[in-house]
Amino acid sequence: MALASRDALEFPESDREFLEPQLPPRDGSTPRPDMPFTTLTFATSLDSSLALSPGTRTVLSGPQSKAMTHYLRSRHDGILIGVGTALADDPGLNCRLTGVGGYGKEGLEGQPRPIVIDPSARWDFSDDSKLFQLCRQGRGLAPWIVTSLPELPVQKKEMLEKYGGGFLQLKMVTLDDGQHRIDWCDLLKTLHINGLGSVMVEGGAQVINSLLEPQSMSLIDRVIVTIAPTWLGQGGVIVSPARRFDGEGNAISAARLKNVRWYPFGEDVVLCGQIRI
Ligand SMILES: NC(=O)C1=CN([C@@H]2O[C@H](COP(=O)(O)OP(=O)(O)OC[C@H]3O[C@@H](n4cnc5c(N)ncnc54)[C@H](O)[C@@H]3O)[C@@H](O)[C@H]2O)C=CC1
Ligand SMILES: Nc1nc(O)c(N)c(N[C@@H]2O[C@H](COP(=O)(O)O)[C@@H](O)[C@H]2O)n1
Repeated sequence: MALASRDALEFPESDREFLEPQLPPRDGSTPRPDMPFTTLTFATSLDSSLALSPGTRTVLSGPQSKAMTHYLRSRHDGILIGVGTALADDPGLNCRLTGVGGYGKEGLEGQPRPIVIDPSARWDFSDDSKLFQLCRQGRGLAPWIVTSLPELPVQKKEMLEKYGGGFLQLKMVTLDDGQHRIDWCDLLKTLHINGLGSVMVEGGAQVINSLLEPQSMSLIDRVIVTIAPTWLGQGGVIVSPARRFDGEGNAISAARLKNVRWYPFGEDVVLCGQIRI
């Protein structure tokens, strides 16, 4: 039995019960046969900010809600971010709960597959990147990179393969401003074909705002948001999907939740719900 490390997190049994109805079913069944159970989850400030400024890593979750997020990581097969988050945070994207693989258990059981949407291969990862350090320590899986390029540069491809990661090439639309747009349905189906029965989308803002657009929001099975009691102030990285309008041209809310539950966690509150279609 591998020893749990001092940085391992605890998420008590008593806190797990309320989350159960929000999580991917343990029997592996999915709401749609060809797609993973998809959870949108992130931590936000009171002014809908994910971070103080683009390119900055900002701690919002307190210790209890952070442990909850790691529990979510243990209950999903994949954890998806955009390249903006990879560049800003150099994230670990593993699960650091006591009792999962690498933290008290042999193997990598309970570790999610990191997935990074990186249309033009901007993420300049190396052996020193946190994610690959964790792979070497047997504490996390190597990432899959989703790109629009037919091939990754050879060096990147070789390094990914060395650690057991890979890349998925998907068609993306290129907008006038040079930004890429993935087809979420296509992406989720591809992840499912590659063996993922559940995926949690963590962010950042561009990823979340695009997933919350009318054509893709119905693909979200659950929303689980940690709200921290702080205003980050202007200039932050904001979650705010594009405006929507009714038939008469009046603005309507972009998205709304139903079946809402609120749970206090330390100083934070965790909001769970489903998208009202
Ligand atoms: N508080 C929290 O829970 C979280 C905070 N963050 C923070 O968010 C910030 C990063 O957010 P953003 O700058 O918005 O970057 P992002 O992580 O959303 O990545 C943006 C990039 O991802 C790609 N991308 C995003 N959506 C796409 C789509 N629909 N189709 C194709 N490609 C797409 C594009 O290359 C785009 O430039 C960081 O500061 C990070 O710390 C990130 C995740 C969670
Ligand atoms: N739940 C949550 N709370 C916060 O306060 C955060 N800043 C984030 N950020 C997300 O978690 C990733 C970092 O993961 P590691 O701790 O490095 O494993 C970061 O990249 C964001 O996706 N999440």
